[in-house]
Amino acid sequence: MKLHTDQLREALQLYLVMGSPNCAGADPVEVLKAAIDGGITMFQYREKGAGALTGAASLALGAQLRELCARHAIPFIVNDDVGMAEALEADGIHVGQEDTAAEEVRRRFPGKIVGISAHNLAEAQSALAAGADYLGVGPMYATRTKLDAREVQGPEGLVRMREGGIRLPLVGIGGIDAAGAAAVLRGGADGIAVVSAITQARSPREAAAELREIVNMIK
Ligand SMILES: Cc1ncc(COP(=O)(O)OP(=O)(O)O)c(N)n1
Ligand SMILES: Cc1ncsc1CCOP(=O)(O)O
Ligand SMILES: [Mg+2]
Repeated sequence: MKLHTDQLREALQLYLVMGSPNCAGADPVEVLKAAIDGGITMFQYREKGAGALTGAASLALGAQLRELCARHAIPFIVNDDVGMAEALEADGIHVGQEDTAAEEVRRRFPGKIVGISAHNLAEAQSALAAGADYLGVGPMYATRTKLDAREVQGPEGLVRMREGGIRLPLVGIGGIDAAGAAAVLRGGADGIAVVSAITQARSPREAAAELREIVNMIK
């Protein structure tokens, strides 16, 4: 499914990013089911970090998560790996500054959602020129999930992009939990992308529902 800009803004409202290393031993399929019950609006399969599955095992988990998203009409995005996105018939792909160039992604994966990470206004402008559909902006706050994350920019990073004329759908990412979500949305984000606030919660369903309530209050 390729979404129009307004549909994409809506889909980005509560964006779960996750792979098996984020689930603290719980079954990622069960974590995703609970998060969907709680009200997530978009999902990114990011099988990365210590203990991450590789090859056929990663693809097999991706296929289960993809199927679950399809059943609930949740857009399914693959992190980094264009081949996996093709194999899983994903709705899109998210690439960072060090990943496959957006132009190459578009060529290999036409008609799909392309998200690009941007850490400042200059990167946001180049991502826009390269044809991004949305930008992932962060880290908003300190994160323990991505060890090679760039310097924290806070919600002010979003404000700078909006003031610099970036109108593209934006999602904040990095260390966002129920306490920090509102500032990110008020800074100009269309949504929040979270990993640990949902996957490491005692109840991923309740954590997602609480974040969704905050989004609904502000959007
Ligand atoms: C929604 C969203 N925003 C940013 C990122 C980070 O992407 P990247 O900088 O390529 O880092 P990795 O996730 O690949 O480690 C993201 N994945 N999703
Ligand atoms: C993938 C990614 N990109 C920037 S920060 C981050 C990790 C966010 O994880 P958490 O929500 O647990 O801080
Ligand atoms: Mg990447």
